[in-house]
Amino acid sequence: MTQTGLPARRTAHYLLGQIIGEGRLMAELIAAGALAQLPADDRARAQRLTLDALRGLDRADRMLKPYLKKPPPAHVMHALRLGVIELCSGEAAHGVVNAYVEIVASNKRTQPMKGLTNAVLRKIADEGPAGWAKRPVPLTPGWLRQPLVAAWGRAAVTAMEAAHFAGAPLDLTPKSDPAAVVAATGGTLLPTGSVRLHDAGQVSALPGYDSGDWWVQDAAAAIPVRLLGNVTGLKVLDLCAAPGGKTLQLAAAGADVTALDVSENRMTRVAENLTRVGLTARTVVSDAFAFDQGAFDAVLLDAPCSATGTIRRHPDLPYAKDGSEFGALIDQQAAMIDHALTLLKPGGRLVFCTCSLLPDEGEVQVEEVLERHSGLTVATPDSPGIDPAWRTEEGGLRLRPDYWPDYGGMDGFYMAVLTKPA
Ligand SMILES: C[S@@+](CC[C@H](N)C(=O)[O-])C[C@H]1O[C@@H](n2cnc3c(N)ncnc32)[C@H](O)[C@@H]1O
Repeated sequence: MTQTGLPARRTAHYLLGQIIGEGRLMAELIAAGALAQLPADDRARAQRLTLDALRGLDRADRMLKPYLKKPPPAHVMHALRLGVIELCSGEAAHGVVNAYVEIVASNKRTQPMKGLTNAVLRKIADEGPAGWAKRPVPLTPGWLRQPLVAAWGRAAVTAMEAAHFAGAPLDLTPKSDPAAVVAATGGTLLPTGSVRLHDAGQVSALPGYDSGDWWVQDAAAAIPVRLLGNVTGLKVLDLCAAPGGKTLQLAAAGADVTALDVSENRMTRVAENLTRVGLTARTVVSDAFAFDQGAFDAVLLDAPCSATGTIRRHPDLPYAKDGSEFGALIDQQAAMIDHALTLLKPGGRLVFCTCSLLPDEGEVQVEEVLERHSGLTVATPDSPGIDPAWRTEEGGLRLRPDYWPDYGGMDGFYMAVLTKPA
């Protein structure tokens, strides 16, 4: 970080304002160059600070509340929130307070509130990490918390919130030899075959990156392909393929893979990933609905969804989104399932999955497709390491961030294997 730390803090303050105030996602902001002007260590610092602030936002607001007679303007509130995060993680008070007072003073409208900022942050500094630790786990914003509580109950949502607050370790999918990846990286072999690293650091510096021995993929995201069992020689279509984690798994398992995605940009990443790990697949840039070259043995449909299962790694999501787009996504998922079924040969299998915590994007989709298509059946989801308790009534698999607490959680995911009548 630069000596004063101000550029990284200003950037974090900007990012927080854009995410909470303008509904923009972190990935979108980074792609638009929000970090581009910073040196590498400041970039990492700004990003970490923003993500920590989002994970701890509700707790930071609870700490600030007794010191604020009324909510200040967003520009001040975000500076205070970032100040809380830094002060409560043990940063020296002097530098932190000065930096956020300067950020508040740099805006003409909030300039008169620099005294308040200074006074509040000094009080927070007195409370410090001990004051932070005694506050409850941050709650998910209400628009998302409500449907989650309705679906899973209050206790489960509290456990999910603890997992979201803890963040995510780094999971690798080995190309061929999990034991060799464990030996090279010092990671832990998970029951389902992924390798988990805590405090991994820079991904491209890890052993085996250059030689393409693995790729980054959450352990939960690696399960849908495994549900297909032995795919050697099978003709498999990955219908929403980018950035390609599941395409790589299918290709590594010996399938004859067609990888399709509507986004040309994202498809470039699939091609790059295939090259890095030395695997091949036919790549197609097309809208899934316009693709009609059928007779596949299996189709994998990792459909666009709310991504609410990935909040551990993307804590910006509940603040950038408000759920208003989810209805259209749910309709699109149902239409995609129907289209995917037309691309299967008789007796072929469709794996439908979403990285969502909402039953409307999982369990309900499968219940409804079974009503729409007579003769369609659900195969019991099975592969090494699957806990039978994850299986659902309609025959799918429900994964949640609060599962595997001793290993460090997993992404929220839903998946089911549907078999077309022969
Ligand atoms: C959840 S992501 C897929 C992740 C990918 N399966 C993996 O494991 O790396 C959903 C993908 O669907 C693609 N997509 C969205 N609408 C689509 C459409 N109409 N046709 C094809 N792809 C689409 C998006 O571009 C995005 O890459």
